[in-house]
Amino acid sequence: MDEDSGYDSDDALLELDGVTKYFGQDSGLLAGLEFEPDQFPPVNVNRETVKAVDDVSLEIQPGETLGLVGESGCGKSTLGRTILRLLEPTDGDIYFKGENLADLGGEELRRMRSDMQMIFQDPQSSLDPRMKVGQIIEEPMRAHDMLDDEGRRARAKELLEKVGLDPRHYNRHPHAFSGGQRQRINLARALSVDPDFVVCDEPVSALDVSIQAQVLNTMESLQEEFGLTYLFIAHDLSVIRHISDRVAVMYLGHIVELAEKEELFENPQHPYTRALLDSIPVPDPRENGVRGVLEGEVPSPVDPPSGCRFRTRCPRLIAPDAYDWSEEKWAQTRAFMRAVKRRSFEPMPAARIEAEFFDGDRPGGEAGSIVDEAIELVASDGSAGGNDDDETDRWVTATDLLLESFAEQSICAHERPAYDLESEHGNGDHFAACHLHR
Ligand SMILES: Nc1ncnc2c1ncn2[C@@H]1O[C@H](COP(=O)(O)OP(=O)(O)OP(=O)(O)O)[C@@H](O)[C@H]1O
Repeated sequence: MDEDSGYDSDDALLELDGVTKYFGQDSGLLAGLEFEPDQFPPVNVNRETVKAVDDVSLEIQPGETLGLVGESGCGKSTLGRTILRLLEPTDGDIYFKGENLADLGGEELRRMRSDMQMIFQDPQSSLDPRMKVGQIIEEPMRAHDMLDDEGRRARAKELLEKVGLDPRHYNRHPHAFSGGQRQRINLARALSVDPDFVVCDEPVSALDVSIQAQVLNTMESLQEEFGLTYLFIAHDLSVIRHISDRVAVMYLGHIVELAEKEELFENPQHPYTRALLDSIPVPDPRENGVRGVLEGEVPSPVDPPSGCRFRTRCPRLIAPDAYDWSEEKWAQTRAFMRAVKRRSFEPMPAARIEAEFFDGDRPGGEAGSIVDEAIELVASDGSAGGNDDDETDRWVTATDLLLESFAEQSICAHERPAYDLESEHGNGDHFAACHLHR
């Protein structure tokens, strides 16, 4: 029991409830203004909103490491910073030791802030080159009025030793240290105010692989010694696998899967997680380094897809109910729809398209008529054929027809998925945001 707050350590240390962070693009005097000569007045106000983190709910238990993984730009850092209230959440609640951070003011918030620290990817830029290592480590203690000069110096030296550095280096400047050592200085600084919770934002990504494991091992022993709880942000799955107890997978501002580490790696249930795991390079000289890659671009967080945000890239998009499909015909149609959208094949006669994508056997019924129409539009001998200028229009028309008739009719486009599954490994909860589990 924490006497100050009444927090019971059997409860979650941190609880996020619908946490959302949008960025407005309208900062600056002329930002967001577009010149439109054909209208009066000839300017448009274009306030684009970047939906960086959207409705994230999860809990972090005391003493655990929750790994947070996802491609660049999916919102990991924004979530970390919002939790620490370095960024103001647009919506949602953040409870730390049972207290809603939004309700805290002044002194209480300051106290809570020392309990929550962050370390960043680039140890070079986050250490002031003019300061000595000792001063750097003492700075947060000074800001929080912790100890006197002598006490701070003693603690800084002790922490240098704890993070695996020589306390005699107290008077050196950061440039005298290697990348791995600088990250250790950062750790000592974060730990100086005796936090309970540390957001680690890609702390080893800038380090050589050989150094990464050493720093991760130090972080693990410090966690044990100081009873720390980590939110560990990384895009590298091998790092996540090394350090995490549970793993949350993020895509375009949403958490799409969350499970205990072994369950997530051995029994991934979201197609996005599977694609990420498949893209881990395999050390096999016969392979070209990458087994499977995620196809297509990540959509813009300004206008993310409805329903499941991964659906526009998902290899397992669910068939719309409106048509009578066999598994095989839907898989073929889905592949054809993707290929037309990406314009990934050269113009060819309709019969060859049918042979290549549908094994010479197009789907029947209403779906078949739509597929026929799309093939006619893009085939080199199609009835809609014309000059080259028309060609782009015809591919766009075919793409729109296929997407509107099929992709946009899928449950994946209409409902945001959220399912709790049975774990096959361990007995923790397994959350998967994928309608394949409906
Ligand atoms: N201050 C800001 N103003 C506007 N947009 C922002 C701001 N900070 C981040 N974004 C946008 O929010 C989205 C999420 O960014 P974020 O840095 O959180 O992702 P990330 O997963 O941490 O990526 P990375 O690993 O590359 O840092 C991106 O589209 C990014 O461009």
